[in-house]
Amino acid sequence: MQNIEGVDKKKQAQLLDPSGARPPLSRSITTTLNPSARSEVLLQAKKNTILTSHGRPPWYGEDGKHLSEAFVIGIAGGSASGKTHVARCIVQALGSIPTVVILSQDSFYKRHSPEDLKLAFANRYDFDHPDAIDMPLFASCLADLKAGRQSNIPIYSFKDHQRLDETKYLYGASIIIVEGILALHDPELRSLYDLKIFVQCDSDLMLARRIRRDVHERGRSVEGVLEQYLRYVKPAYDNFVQPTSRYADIIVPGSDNTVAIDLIATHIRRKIDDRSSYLRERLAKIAPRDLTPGDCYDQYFPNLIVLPQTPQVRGIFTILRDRTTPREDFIFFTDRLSTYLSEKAVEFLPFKPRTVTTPVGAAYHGKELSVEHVCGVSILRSGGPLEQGLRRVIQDIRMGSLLIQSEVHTGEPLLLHSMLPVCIRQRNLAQNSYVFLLDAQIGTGAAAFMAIRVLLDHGVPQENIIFVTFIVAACGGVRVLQRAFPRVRIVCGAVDPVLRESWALWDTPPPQEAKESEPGTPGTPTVKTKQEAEAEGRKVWVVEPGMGHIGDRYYL
Ligand SMILES: Nc1ncnc2c1ncn2[C@@H]1O[C@H](COP(=O)(O)OP(=O)(O)O)[C@@H](O)[C@H]1O
Ligand SMILES: Nc1ccn([C@@H]2O[C@H](COP(=O)(O)O)[C@@H](O)[C@H]2O)c(=O)n1
Repeated sequence: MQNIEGVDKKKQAQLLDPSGARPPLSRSITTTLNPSARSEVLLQAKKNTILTSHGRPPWYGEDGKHLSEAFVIGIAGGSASGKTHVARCIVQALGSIPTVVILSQDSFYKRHSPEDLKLAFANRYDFDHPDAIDMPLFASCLADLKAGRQSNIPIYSFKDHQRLDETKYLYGASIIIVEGILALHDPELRSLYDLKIFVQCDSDLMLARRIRRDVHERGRSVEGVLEQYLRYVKPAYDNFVQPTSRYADIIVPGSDNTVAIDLIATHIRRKIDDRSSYLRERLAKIAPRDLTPGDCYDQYFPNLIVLPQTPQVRGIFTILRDRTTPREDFIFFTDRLSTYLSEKAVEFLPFKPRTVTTPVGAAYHGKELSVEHVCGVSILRSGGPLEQGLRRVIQDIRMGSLLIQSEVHTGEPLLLHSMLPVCIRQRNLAQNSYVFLLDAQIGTGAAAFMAIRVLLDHGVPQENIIFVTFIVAACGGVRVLQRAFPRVRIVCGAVDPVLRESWALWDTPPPQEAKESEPGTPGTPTVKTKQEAEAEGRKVWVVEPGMGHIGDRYYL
Protein backbone atom coordinates (compact mmCIF):
# COMPACT_ATOMS: atom_id res chain seq x y z
CA MET A 1 0.00 0.00 0.00
CA GLN A 2 1.26 3.45 -0.84
CA ASN A 3 0.23 6.84 0.41
CA ILE A 4 -0.93 9.57 -1.95
CA GLU A 5 0.66 8.35 -5.16
CA GLY A 6 0.39 10.02 -8.51
CA VAL A 7 2.62 12.95 -7.62
CA ASP A 8 6.37 13.03 -7.90
CA LYS A 9 8.29 11.62 -4.95
CA LYS A 10 9.69 14.97 -3.76
CA LYS A 11 6.31 16.65 -3.73
CA GLN A 12 4.80 13.62 -2.05
CA ALA A 13 7.43 13.68 0.67
CA GLN A 14 6.69 17.36 1.27
CA LEU A 15 2.98 16.67 1.42
CA LEU A 16 3.45 13.88 3.91
CA ASP A 17 5.94 15.72 6.05
CA PRO A 18 6.87 19.31 5.25
CA SER A 19 10.02 19.09 7.39
CA GLY A 20 11.39 16.36 5.14
CA ALA A 21 11.82 14.10 8.19
CA ARG A 22 10.62 10.48 8.31
CA PRO A 23 6.84 9.92 8.04
CA PRO A 24 4.94 11.06 11.13
CA LEU A 25 4.50 8.09 13.40
CA SER A 26 2.04 9.32 15.92
CA ARG A 27 -0.37 11.31 13.82
CA SER A 28 -2.81 10.43 11.13
CA ILE A 29 -1.35 11.39 7.73
CA THR A 30 -4.47 13.36 6.84
CA THR A 31 -3.51 16.00 9.35
CA THR A 32 -0.35 16.86 7.38
CA LEU A 33 -2.15 17.58 4.09
CA ASN A 34 -4.06 20.75 3.50
CA PRO A 35 -7.42 20.06 1.77
CA SER A 36 -6.60 21.77 -1.53
CA ALA A 37 -3.28 19.94 -1.83
CA ARG A 38 -5.05 16.66 -1.19
CA SER A 39 -7.74 17.48 -3.70
CA GLU A 40 -5.10 18.21 -6.35
CA VAL A 41 -3.34 14.95 -5.55
CA LEU A 42 -6.58 12.99 -5.84
CA LEU A 43 -7.39 14.51 -9.25
CA GLN A 44 -3.96 13.50 -10.53
CA ALA A 45 -4.42 9.94 -9.27
CA LYS A 46 -2.33 7.57 -11.33
CA LYS A 47 -4.02 4.46 -12.66
CA ASN A 48 -3.19 1.14 -11.01
CA THR A 49 -1.86 2.75 -7.84
CA ILE A 50 -3.43 2.38 -4.43
CA LEU A 51 -4.32 5.73 -3.01
CA THR A 52 -5.00 6.28 0.64
CA SER A 53 -5.71 9.51 2.42
CA HIS A 54 -5.91 8.46 6.04
CA GLY A 55 -4.88 4.85 6.50
CA ARG A 56 -6.84 1.65 6.33
CA PRO A 57 -8.95 0.73 9.37
CA PRO A 58 -9.52 -2.96 10.25
CA TRP A 59 -11.22 -4.84 7.43
CA TYR A 60 -11.80 -8.02 9.46
CA GLY A 61 -13.65 -9.09 12.57
CA GLU A 62 -12.56 -10.70 15.85
CA ASP A 63 -12.54 -14.09 14.17
CA GLY A 64 -9.80 -12.79 11.84
CA LYS A 65 -12.01 -13.23 8.76
CA HIS A 66 -12.77 -10.48 6.24
CA LEU A 67 -15.87 -8.49 7.10
CA SER A 68 -16.69 -7.72 3.51
CA GLU A 69 -15.24 -7.44 0.04
CA ALA A 70 -14.02 -4.31 -1.70
CA PHE A 71 -16.67 -2.18 -3.44
CA VAL A 72 -16.12 -2.44 -7.21
CA ILE A 73 -17.26 0.09 -9.83
CA GLY A 74 -16.98 -0.69 -13.54
CA ILE A 75 -16.77 2.27 -15.96
CA ALA A 76 -17.08 1.66 -19.72
CA GLY A 77 -17.38 4.08 -22.64
CA GLY A 78 -15.66 4.93 -25.90
CA SER A 79 -11.99 5.77 -26.17
CA ALA A 80 -11.40 9.30 -24.79
CA SER A 81 -15.03 9.55 -23.66
CA GLY A 82 -13.76 10.58 -20.23
CA LYS A 83 -13.74 7.28 -18.28
CA THR A 84 -10.49 8.07 -16.45
CA HIS A 85 -11.66 11.61 -15.81
CA VAL A 86 -14.90 10.30 -14.27
CA ALA A 87 -12.95 7.78 -12.16
CA ARG A 88 -10.63 10.49 -10.82
CA CYS A 89 -13.53 12.85 -10.12
CA ILE A 90 -15.26 10.09 -8.14
CA VAL A 91 -12.08 9.58 -6.07
CA GLN A 92 -11.90 13.32 -5.46
CA ALA A 93 -15.60 13.61 -4.59
CA LEU A 94 -15.29 10.73 -2.11
CA GLY A 95 -12.97 12.99 -0.13
CA SER A 96 -11.67 11.11 2.87
CA ILE A 97 -11.20 7.67 1.40
CA PRO A 98 -9.78 4.63 3.15
CA THR A 99 -8.02 3.10 0.11
CA VAL A 100 -8.95 3.25 -3.55
CA VAL A 101 -7.45 2.10 -6.83
CA ILE A 102 -8.29 2.91 -10.46
CA LEU A 103 -7.66 -0.35 -12.30
CA SER A 104 -7.28 0.09 -16.06
CA GLN A 105 -8.27 -2.35 -18.78
CA ASP A 106 -5.16 -1.19 -20.71
CA SER A 107 -3.03 -3.34 -18.37
CA PHE A 108 -4.64 -6.46 -19.73
CA TYR A 109 -3.79 -6.15 -23.45
CA LYS A 110 -2.42 -9.51 -24.53
CA ARG A 111 1.30 -9.99 -25.09
CA HIS A 112 1.96 -9.43 -28.81
CA SER A 113 4.02 -11.57 -31.18
CA PRO A 114 6.64 -9.90 -33.45
CA GLU A 115 4.10 -10.16 -36.33
CA ASP A 116 1.41 -8.41 -34.24
CA LEU A 117 3.91 -5.69 -33.39
CA LYS A 118 4.68 -5.00 -37.06
CA LEU A 119 0.95 -4.59 -37.69
CA ALA A 120 0.53 -2.41 -34.60
CA PHE A 121 3.23 0.05 -35.69
CA ALA A 122 1.57 0.22 -39.13
CA ASN A 123 -1.80 1.00 -37.46
CA ARG A 124 -3.10 -2.33 -38.75
CA TYR A 125 -3.74 -4.10 -35.44
CA ASP A 126 -7.20 -4.15 -33.94
CA PHE A 127 -6.78 -3.13 -30.28
CA ASP A 128 -10.48 -2.46 -29.94
CA HIS A 129 -11.74 -5.99 -30.47
CA PRO A 130 -12.57 -7.94 -27.27
CA ASP A 131 -10.05 -10.62 -28.32
CA ALA A 132 -7.22 -8.10 -27.83
CA ILE A 133 -7.82 -8.20 -24.06
CA ASP A 134 -6.82 -11.05 -21.76
CA MET A 135 -10.26 -11.17 -20.11
CA PRO A 136 -9.63 -14.25 -17.88
CA LEU A 137 -6.51 -12.61 -16.39
CA PHE A 138 -8.39 -9.32 -15.99
CA ALA A 139 -11.22 -11.08 -14.12
CA SER A 140 -8.91 -13.13 -11.91
CA CYS A 141 -6.83 -10.09 -10.87
CA LEU A 142 -10.02 -8.18 -10.10
CA ALA A 143 -11.48 -11.13 -8.16
CA ASP A 144 -8.29 -11.25 -6.02
CA LEU A 145 -8.41 -7.53 -5.28
CA LYS A 146 -12.13 -7.63 -4.55
CA ALA A 147 -11.57 -10.48 -2.08
CA GLY A 148 -8.86 -8.43 -0.32
CA ARG A 149 -5.95 -10.46 -1.68
CA GLN A 150 -2.94 -8.91 -3.34
CA SER A 151 -2.56 -8.97 -7.11
CA ASN A 152 0.39 -8.51 -9.42
CA ILE A 153 -1.02 -6.93 -12.54
CA PRO A 154 0.70 -6.56 -15.92
CA ILE A 155 2.16 -3.21 -17.03
CA TYR A 156 1.42 -2.14 -20.62
CA SER A 157 3.34 0.33 -22.77
CA PHE A 158 1.32 2.20 -25.39
CA LYS A 159 4.52 3.47 -26.98
CA ASP A 160 5.90 -0.07 -27.45
CA HIS A 161 2.47 -1.67 -28.01
CA GLN A 162 3.62 -4.33 -25.57
CA ARG A 163 3.14 -5.79 -22.12
CA LEU A 164 6.31 -5.26 -20.08
CA ASP A 165 8.09 -8.03 -18.16
CA GLU A 166 7.58 -6.49 -14.74
CA THR A 167 4.25 -6.38 -12.94
CA LYS A 168 2.63 -3.89 -10.59
CA TYR A 169 1.88 -5.08 -7.06
CA LEU A 170 -1.48 -3.95 -5.70
CA TYR A 171 -2.92 -4.63 -2.27
CA GLY A 172 -5.40 -3.22 0.15
CA ALA A 173 -8.01 -1.24 -1.78
CA SER A 174 -11.45 -1.05 -0.26
CA ILE A 175 -12.84 0.72 -3.34
CA ILE A 176 -11.81 -0.46 -6.83
CA ILE A 177 -12.73 1.56 -9.92
CA VAL A 178 -12.25 -0.42 -13.13
CA GLU A 179 -12.17 1.58 -16.36
CA GLY A 180 -11.88 0.50 -19.98
CA ILE A 181 -13.69 0.57 -23.32
CA LEU A 182 -14.76 -3.06 -22.76
CA ALA A 183 -15.13 -2.95 -18.98
CA LEU A 184 -18.78 -4.01 -19.27
CA HIS A 185 -18.28 -6.52 -22.09
CA ASP A 186 -17.22 -9.67 -20.27
CA PRO A 187 -19.89 -11.44 -18.15
CA GLU A 188 -17.33 -12.63 -15.57
CA LEU A 189 -16.08 -9.09 -15.08
CA ARG A 190 -19.63 -7.74 -14.91
CA SER A 191 -20.45 -10.18 -12.12
CA LEU A 192 -17.71 -8.58 -9.98
CA TYR A 193 -19.08 -5.02 -10.14
CA ASP A 194 -21.24 -3.50 -7.44
CA LEU A 195 -21.98 -0.48 -9.65
CA LYS A 196 -21.81 -0.23 -13.45
CA ILE A 197 -21.34 3.09 -15.23
CA PHE A 198 -21.28 3.96 -18.93
CA VAL A 199 -19.79 7.27 -20.09
CA GLN A 200 -21.75 8.55 -23.08
CA CYS A 201 -19.96 11.08 -25.28
CA ASP A 202 -20.23 12.60 -28.78
CA SER A 203 -18.11 10.83 -31.38
CA ASP A 204 -16.56 14.13 -32.60
CA LEU A 205 -15.57 15.07 -29.09
CA MET A 206 -14.06 11.63 -28.47
CA LEU A 207 -12.09 11.82 -31.74
CA ALA A 208 -10.80 15.32 -31.01
CA ARG A 209 -9.72 14.30 -27.50
CA ARG A 210 -8.12 11.11 -28.77
CA ILE A 211 -6.03 12.88 -31.43
CA ARG A 212 -4.72 15.35 -28.85
CA ARG A 213 -3.99 12.66 -26.25
CA ASP A 214 -2.43 10.06 -28.58
CA VAL A 215 -0.14 12.63 -30.18
CA HIS A 216 0.96 14.13 -26.85
CA GLU A 217 1.04 11.07 -24.62
CA ARG A 218 1.21 7.93 -26.72
CA GLY A 219 3.76 8.95 -29.36
CA ARG A 220 1.37 8.80 -32.35
CA SER A 221 0.90 10.92 -35.50
CA VAL A 222 -2.41 12.60 -36.42
CA GLU A 223 -2.61 10.56 -39.61
CA GLY A 224 -1.97 7.31 -37.79
CA VAL A 225 -4.64 8.08 -35.19
CA LEU A 226 -7.20 8.86 -37.91
CA GLU A 227 -6.38 5.71 -39.87
CA GLN A 228 -6.70 3.52 -36.77
CA TYR A 229 -9.86 5.31 -35.73
CA LEU A 230 -11.68 4.76 -39.01
CA ARG A 231 -10.46 1.21 -39.49
CA TYR A 232 -10.93 -0.19 -35.96
CA VAL A 233 -11.89 2.21 -33.19
CA LYS A 234 -15.19 3.51 -34.58
CA PRO A 235 -16.50 0.12 -35.84
CA ALA A 236 -15.57 -1.55 -32.52
CA TYR A 237 -17.28 1.25 -30.64
CA ASP A 238 -20.49 0.65 -32.59
CA ASN A 239 -20.30 -3.17 -32.40
CA PHE A 240 -18.86 -3.89 -28.94
CA VAL A 241 -18.62 -0.81 -26.74
CA GLN A 242 -21.86 1.14 -27.20
CA PRO A 243 -24.06 -2.01 -26.89
CA THR A 244 -22.70 -2.61 -23.34
CA SER A 245 -24.37 0.60 -22.18
CA ARG A 246 -27.45 -1.55 -21.60
CA TYR A 247 -25.73 -3.19 -18.63
CA ALA A 248 -25.01 0.14 -16.93
CA ASP A 249 -26.77 1.21 -13.73
CA ILE A 250 -25.93 4.83 -14.51
CA ILE A 251 -25.18 6.65 -17.78
CA VAL A 252 -22.86 9.61 -17.22
CA PRO A 253 -22.34 12.33 -19.84
CA GLY A 254 -18.78 12.66 -21.18
CA SER A 255 -18.69 16.39 -20.39
CA ASP A 256 -20.36 18.64 -17.82
CA ASN A 257 -20.80 15.67 -15.55
CA THR A 258 -20.20 17.08 -12.05
CA VAL A 259 -23.79 16.51 -10.87
CA ALA A 260 -23.73 12.85 -11.94
CA ILE A 261 -20.36 12.36 -10.25
CA ASP A 262 -21.59 13.85 -6.97
CA LEU A 263 -24.58 11.51 -7.02
CA ILE A 264 -22.35 8.51 -7.63
CA ALA A 265 -19.96 9.51 -4.84
CA THR A 266 -22.87 9.90 -2.41
CA HIS A 267 -24.15 6.47 -3.40
CA ILE A 268 -20.73 4.86 -2.86
CA ARG A 269 -20.19 6.62 0.46
CA ARG A 270 -23.53 5.31 1.67
CA LYS A 271 -22.52 1.78 0.74
CA ILE A 272 -19.16 1.95 2.49
CA ASP A 273 -19.94 1.74 6.15
CA ASP A 274 -17.35 2.36 8.79
CA ARG A 275 -15.92 -1.03 9.59
CA SER A 276 -13.34 -0.15 12.21
CA SER A 277 -15.96 -0.46 14.98
CA TYR A 278 -13.59 -0.18 17.90
CA LEU A 279 -11.88 -3.48 17.37
CA ARG A 280 -8.93 -2.59 19.63
CA GLU A 281 -11.18 -1.95 22.60
CA ARG A 282 -13.03 -5.21 22.07
CA LEU A 283 -9.77 -7.14 21.74
CA ALA A 284 -8.51 -5.67 25.00
CA LYS A 285 -11.66 -6.50 26.89
CA ILE A 286 -12.53 -9.94 25.62
CA ALA A 287 -12.38 -12.53 28.40
CA PRO A 288 -9.69 -10.91 30.53
CA ARG A 289 -7.91 -13.43 32.70
CA ASP A 290 -5.29 -12.75 35.29
CA LEU A 291 -2.55 -15.11 34.29
CA THR A 292 0.77 -14.87 36.03
CA PRO A 293 4.13 -16.24 34.92
CA GLY A 294 3.46 -19.27 37.13
CA ASP A 295 0.37 -20.33 35.20
CA CYS A 296 0.28 -23.06 32.61
CA TYR A 297 0.18 -21.09 29.36
CA ASP A 298 -0.32 -24.18 27.22
CA GLN A 299 -3.84 -24.56 28.44
CA TYR A 300 -4.91 -21.11 27.24
CA PHE A 301 -2.42 -20.37 24.50
CA PRO A 302 -1.50 -23.50 22.57
CA ASN A 303 1.00 -21.71 20.37
CA LEU A 304 2.51 -19.23 22.80
CA ILE A 305 6.16 -20.07 23.40
CA VAL A 306 7.69 -18.28 26.39
CA LEU A 307 11.47 -18.23 26.93
CA PRO A 308 12.43 -20.29 29.97
CA GLN A 309 12.66 -17.81 32.84
CA THR A 310 16.29 -18.61 33.67
CA PRO A 311 18.22 -16.26 35.99
CA GLN A 312 19.97 -14.91 32.87
CA VAL A 313 16.67 -14.00 31.16
CA ARG A 314 15.31 -12.51 34.37
CA GLY A 315 18.52 -10.50 34.70
CA ILE A 316 18.15 -9.06 31.20
CA PHE A 317 14.50 -8.19 31.86
CA THR A 318 15.45 -6.51 35.13
CA ILE A 319 17.75 -4.15 33.26
CA LEU A 320 15.24 -3.54 30.46
CA ARG A 321 12.34 -2.89 32.80
CA ASP A 322 14.34 -0.46 34.96
CA ARG A 323 13.35 3.08 33.98
CA THR A 324 16.80 4.40 34.97
CA THR A 325 18.69 2.14 32.55
CA PRO A 326 20.73 4.38 30.23
CA ARG A 327 19.95 4.21 26.51
CA GLU A 328 23.17 2.46 25.47
CA ASP A 329 22.58 -0.34 28.01
CA PHE A 330 18.96 -0.55 26.92
CA ILE A 331 20.05 -1.03 23.30
CA PHE A 332 22.70 -3.60 24.22
CA PHE A 333 20.35 -5.75 26.29
CA THR A 334 17.46 -5.36 23.85
CA ASP A 335 19.72 -6.69 21.10
CA ARG A 336 20.78 -9.57 23.37
CA LEU A 337 17.22 -10.50 24.21
CA SER A 338 16.10 -10.20 20.58
CA THR A 339 18.93 -12.57 19.56
CA TYR A 340 17.82 -15.03 22.18
CA LEU A 341 14.19 -14.77 20.99
CA SER A 342 15.21 -15.17 17.35
CA GLU A 343 17.20 -18.31 18.18
CA LYS A 344 14.08 -19.72 19.80
CA ALA A 345 11.90 -18.68 16.85
CA VAL A 346 14.22 -20.33 14.31
CA GLU A 347 13.50 -23.67 15.98
CA PHE A 348 10.13 -23.54 14.25
CA LEU A 349 11.60 -23.49 10.75
CA PRO A 350 11.71 -26.83 8.95
CA PHE A 351 15.09 -28.60 8.72
CA LYS A 352 16.09 -31.57 6.63
CA PRO A 353 18.98 -34.03 7.03
CA ARG A 354 22.39 -33.11 5.61
CA THR A 355 25.62 -35.03 5.86
CA VAL A 356 28.99 -33.29 5.74
CA THR A 357 32.59 -34.49 5.99
CA THR A 358 34.54 -33.06 8.90
CA PRO A 359 38.20 -31.87 8.62
CA VAL A 360 39.31 -35.23 10.02
CA GLY A 361 37.49 -37.11 7.25
CA ALA A 362 34.53 -38.36 9.29
CA ALA A 363 30.91 -38.10 8.25
CA TYR A 364 28.62 -35.88 10.28
CA HIS A 365 24.90 -36.41 9.85
CA GLY A 366 23.39 -33.03 10.56
CA LYS A 367 20.57 -30.77 9.41
CA GLU A 368 20.02 -27.80 7.14
CA LEU A 369 17.13 -25.41 6.59
CA SER A 370 14.65 -26.87 4.15
CA VAL A 371 12.75 -23.70 3.33
CA GLU A 372 13.44 -21.54 0.31
CA HIS A 373 12.17 -18.18 1.48
CA VAL A 374 12.48 -16.76 4.98
CA CYS A 375 11.97 -13.08 5.72
CA GLY A 376 11.23 -10.71 8.56
CA VAL A 377 8.54 -8.02 8.77
CA SER A 378 8.70 -5.36 11.49
CA ILE A 379 5.65 -3.57 12.71
CA LEU A 380 6.94 -0.01 12.82
CA ARG A 381 8.29 1.52 14.92
CA SER A 382 8.53 -0.77 17.90
CA GLY A 383 9.28 -3.92 15.90
CA GLY A 384 12.60 -2.33 14.86
CA PRO A 385 14.46 -3.24 18.10
CA LEU A 386 13.94 -6.93 17.27
CA GLU A 387 15.60 -6.67 13.85
CA GLN A 388 19.20 -6.72 15.03
CA GLY A 389 18.73 -10.06 16.81
CA LEU A 390 17.03 -11.63 13.80
CA ARG A 391 19.83 -10.43 11.51
CA ARG A 392 22.39 -12.01 13.83
CA VAL A 393 20.62 -15.34 13.67
CA ILE A 394 19.75 -15.39 9.95
CA GLN A 395 22.42 -13.61 7.94
CA ASP A 396 21.18 -11.43 5.05
CA ILE A 397 17.54 -12.03 5.91
CA ARG A 398 15.24 -9.87 3.79
CA MET A 399 13.28 -7.44 5.91
CA GLY A 400 10.00 -5.65 5.25
CA SER A 401 7.84 -3.37 7.33
CA LEU A 402 4.27 -2.45 8.10
CA LEU A 403 3.46 0.97 9.49
CA ILE A 404 0.47 0.43 11.74
CA GLN A 405 -0.49 3.43 13.80
CA SER A 406 -3.25 4.08 16.28
CA GLU A 407 -6.00 6.45 15.25
CA VAL A 408 -5.62 9.44 17.53
CA HIS A 409 -8.84 9.45 19.51
CA THR A 410 -10.14 5.90 19.32
CA GLY A 411 -6.82 4.09 19.49
CA GLU A 412 -7.96 1.91 16.58
CA PRO A 413 -5.19 0.56 14.33
CA LEU A 414 -4.70 2.04 10.86
CA LEU A 415 -2.52 0.48 8.19
CA LEU A 416 -0.60 3.46 6.83
CA HIS A 417 2.10 1.85 4.77
CA SER A 418 3.37 -1.55 3.78
CA MET A 419 6.72 -2.47 2.34
CA LEU A 420 6.90 -6.22 1.94
CA PRO A 421 9.69 -8.41 0.54
CA VAL A 422 9.16 -9.96 -2.90
CA CYS A 423 8.72 -13.42 -1.37
CA ILE A 424 5.50 -12.12 0.21
CA ARG A 425 4.36 -9.85 -2.63
CA GLN A 426 4.31 -12.72 -5.11
CA ARG A 427 1.55 -15.17 -4.17
CA ASN A 428 3.33 -18.25 -5.56
CA LEU A 429 6.34 -17.48 -3.33
CA ALA A 430 4.27 -16.34 -0.32
CA GLN A 431 2.63 -19.75 -0.08
CA ASN A 432 6.02 -21.31 0.68
CA SER A 433 7.58 -18.48 2.66
CA TYR A 434 8.23 -18.38 6.40
CA VAL A 435 7.81 -14.97 7.99
CA PHE A 436 9.08 -13.65 11.33
CA LEU A 437 6.71 -10.90 12.35
CA LEU A 438 8.35 -8.53 14.83
CA ASP A 439 6.72 -6.23 17.35
CA ALA A 440 7.95 -5.21 20.78
CA GLN A 441 4.87 -6.29 22.68
CA ILE A 442 1.39 -7.69 22.29
CA GLY A 443 -0.98 -5.63 24.41
CA THR A 444 -4.43 -5.38 22.89
CA GLY A 445 -3.08 -7.39 19.98
CA ALA A 446 -4.69 -4.99 17.48
CA ALA A 447 -1.51 -4.27 15.51
CA ALA A 448 -0.48 -7.94 15.59
CA PHE A 449 -3.96 -8.88 14.38
CA MET A 450 -3.72 -6.47 11.45
CA ALA A 451 -0.21 -7.55 10.50
CA ILE A 452 -1.13 -11.25 10.53
CA ARG A 453 -4.21 -10.49 8.41
CA VAL A 454 -2.00 -8.68 5.86
CA LEU A 455 0.28 -11.75 5.59
CA LEU A 456 -2.68 -14.12 5.22
CA ASP A 457 -4.14 -11.89 2.48
CA HIS A 458 -0.91 -12.43 0.59
CA GLY A 459 -1.18 -16.20 0.89
CA VAL A 460 1.37 -16.86 3.68
CA PRO A 461 -0.02 -19.89 5.58
CA GLN A 462 -0.72 -19.40 9.30
CA GLU A 463 1.74 -22.14 10.26
CA ASN A 464 4.52 -20.27 8.46
CA ILE A 465 4.07 -17.12 10.56
CA ILE A 466 6.18 -16.81 13.71
CA PHE A 467 5.45 -13.72 15.77
CA VAL A 468 8.45 -12.63 17.84
CA THR A 469 7.92 -10.23 20.71
CA PHE A 470 9.47 -9.23 24.03
CA ILE A 471 6.31 -9.18 26.13
CA VAL A 472 2.75 -10.41 25.89
CA ALA A 473 -0.01 -9.05 28.16
CA ALA A 474 -1.77 -12.12 29.54
CA CYS A 475 -5.14 -10.43 29.83
CA GLY A 476 -4.86 -8.59 26.51
CA GLY A 477 -5.67 -9.54 22.96
CA VAL A 478 -3.41 -12.57 22.77
CA ARG A 479 -6.30 -14.91 23.50
CA VAL A 480 -8.39 -13.51 20.64
CA LEU A 481 -5.32 -13.60 18.45
CA GLN A 482 -4.78 -17.29 19.19
CA ARG A 483 -8.44 -18.04 18.70
CA ALA A 484 -8.55 -16.27 15.33
CA PHE A 485 -5.19 -17.59 14.10
CA PRO A 486 -4.58 -20.80 16.08
CA ARG A 487 -1.63 -21.96 13.97
CA VAL A 488 0.40 -18.75 14.21
CA ARG A 489 3.23 -19.22 16.73
CA ILE A 490 4.05 -16.46 19.19
CA VAL A 491 7.54 -16.50 20.70
CA CYS A 492 7.91 -14.10 23.63
CA GLY A 493 10.30 -13.26 26.45
CA ALA A 494 7.77 -12.76 29.23
CA VAL A 495 4.07 -12.68 30.03
CA ASP A 496 2.96 -9.61 31.99
CA PRO A 497 -0.23 -9.66 34.00
CA VAL A 498 -1.72 -6.17 33.49
CA LEU A 499 -3.07 -4.25 30.49
CA ARG A 500 -4.70 -0.92 31.29
CA GLU A 501 -6.11 1.93 29.25
CA SER A 502 -4.38 5.27 29.53
CA TRP A 503 -3.96 8.65 27.85
CA ALA A 504 -0.49 9.52 26.60
CA LEU A 505 0.54 13.09 25.89
CA TRP A 506 2.25 13.93 22.63
CA ASP A 507 5.60 14.98 23.93
CA THR A 508 6.12 13.02 27.12
CA PRO A 509 9.83 13.33 27.92
CA PRO A 510 11.92 10.18 28.37
CA PRO A 511 12.07 9.01 32.01
CA GLN A 512 15.68 10.08 32.79
CA GLU A 513 14.97 13.61 31.60
CA ALA A 514 11.76 13.77 33.60
CA LYS A 515 13.49 12.55 36.76
CA GLU A 516 16.28 15.11 36.60
CA SER A 517 14.05 18.09 35.91
CA GLU A 518 12.75 20.30 38.65
CA PRO A 519 8.96 20.58 38.91
CA GLY A 520 7.69 23.27 36.63
CA THR A 521 10.76 23.26 34.36
CA PRO A 522 10.55 22.14 30.74
CA GLY A 523 10.64 18.37 30.43
CA THR A 524 8.70 17.69 33.63
CA PRO A 525 5.64 15.57 32.89
CA THR A 526 2.55 17.56 33.73
CA VAL A 527 -0.32 15.87 35.50
CA LYS A 528 -3.45 16.48 33.45
CA THR A 529 -7.07 15.80 34.09
CA LYS A 530 -8.62 13.01 32.03
CA GLN A 531 -10.52 15.61 29.96
CA GLU A 532 -7.37 17.62 29.26
CA ALA A 533 -5.47 14.50 28.32
CA GLU A 534 -8.31 13.38 26.07
CA ALA A 535 -8.32 16.74 24.31
CA GLU A 536 -4.55 16.79 23.79
CA GLY A 537 -3.40 13.24 23.92
CA ARG A 538 -3.89 9.87 22.37
CA LYS A 539 -5.42 6.72 23.74
CA VAL A 540 -2.94 3.98 24.58
CA TRP A 541 -3.00 0.63 26.31
CA VAL A 542 -0.20 0.11 28.82
CA VAL A 543 1.30 -3.28 29.66
CA GLU A 544 2.44 -3.66 33.28
CA PRO A 545 5.05 -4.06 34.61
CA GLY A 546 6.19 -3.75 30.97
CA MET A 547 9.27 -2.03 29.59
CA GLY A 548 7.75 1.36 28.78
CA HIS A 549 7.70 2.60 25.20
CA ILE A 550 10.31 0.26 23.79
CA GLY A 551 10.63 2.03 20.42
CA ASP A 552 11.22 5.42 22.07
CA ARG A 553 13.73 4.01 24.56
CA TYR A 554 15.64 2.28 21.77
CA TYR A 555 15.63 5.04 19.15
CA LEU A 556 15.31 8.38 20.92
N1 LIG B 1 -15.78 16.12 -18.37
C1 LIG B 1 -14.67 16.52 -18.99
N2 LIG B 1 -14.43 17.83 -19.13
C2 LIG B 1 -13.31 18.26 -19.76
N3 LIG B 1 -12.36 17.46 -20.28
C3 LIG B 1 -12.53 16.14 -20.15
C4 LIG B 1 -13.69 15.60 -19.51
N4 LIG B 1 -13.59 14.27 -19.54
C5 LIG B 1 -12.42 14.00 -20.16
N5 LIG B 1 -11.80 15.11 -20.54
C6 LIG B 1 -10.49 15.18 -21.24
O1 LIG B 1 -10.52 14.29 -22.35
C7 LIG B 1 -9.31 13.57 -22.47
C8 LIG B 1 -9.59 12.07 -22.46
O2 LIG B 1 -10.21 11.76 -21.25
P1 LIG B 1 -9.93 10.40 -20.48
O3 LIG B 1 -10.64 10.46 -19.21
O4 LIG B 1 -8.47 10.11 -20.46
O5 LIG B 1 -10.64 9.37 -21.48
P2 LIG B 1 -10.74 7.80 -21.46
O6 LIG B 1 -10.20 7.32 -20.15
O7 LIG B 1 -12.18 7.51 -21.63
O8 LIG B 1 -9.93 7.32 -22.62
C9 LIG B 1 -8.42 14.01 -21.33
O9 LIG B 1 -7.53 14.96 -21.81
C10 LIG B 1 -9.39 14.63 -20.34
O10 LIG B 1 -8.79 15.67 -19.60
N1 LIG C 1 -1.12 -0.44 -28.23
C1 LIG C 1 -2.32 0.14 -28.19
C2 LIG C 1 -3.33 -0.33 -27.36
C3 LIG C 1 -4.54 0.33 -27.34
N2 LIG C 1 -4.76 1.40 -28.14
C4 LIG C 1 -6.04 2.11 -28.11
O1 LIG C 1 -6.36 2.52 -26.79
C5 LIG C 1 -7.77 2.68 -26.70
C6 LIG C 1 -8.23 2.36 -25.29
O2 LIG C 1 -7.66 3.24 -24.38
P1 LIG C 1 -8.52 4.46 -23.78
O3 LIG C 1 -7.63 5.05 -22.73
O4 LIG C 1 -8.78 5.39 -24.90
O5 LIG C 1 -9.77 3.89 -23.22
C7 LIG C 1 -8.39 1.74 -27.69
O6 LIG C 1 -9.37 2.42 -28.42
C8 LIG C 1 -7.22 1.31 -28.59
O7 LIG C 1 -7.46 1.63 -29.94
C9 LIG C 1 -3.75 1.84 -28.95
O8 LIG C 1 -3.94 2.83 -29.69
N3 LIG C 1 -2.54 1.22 -28.96
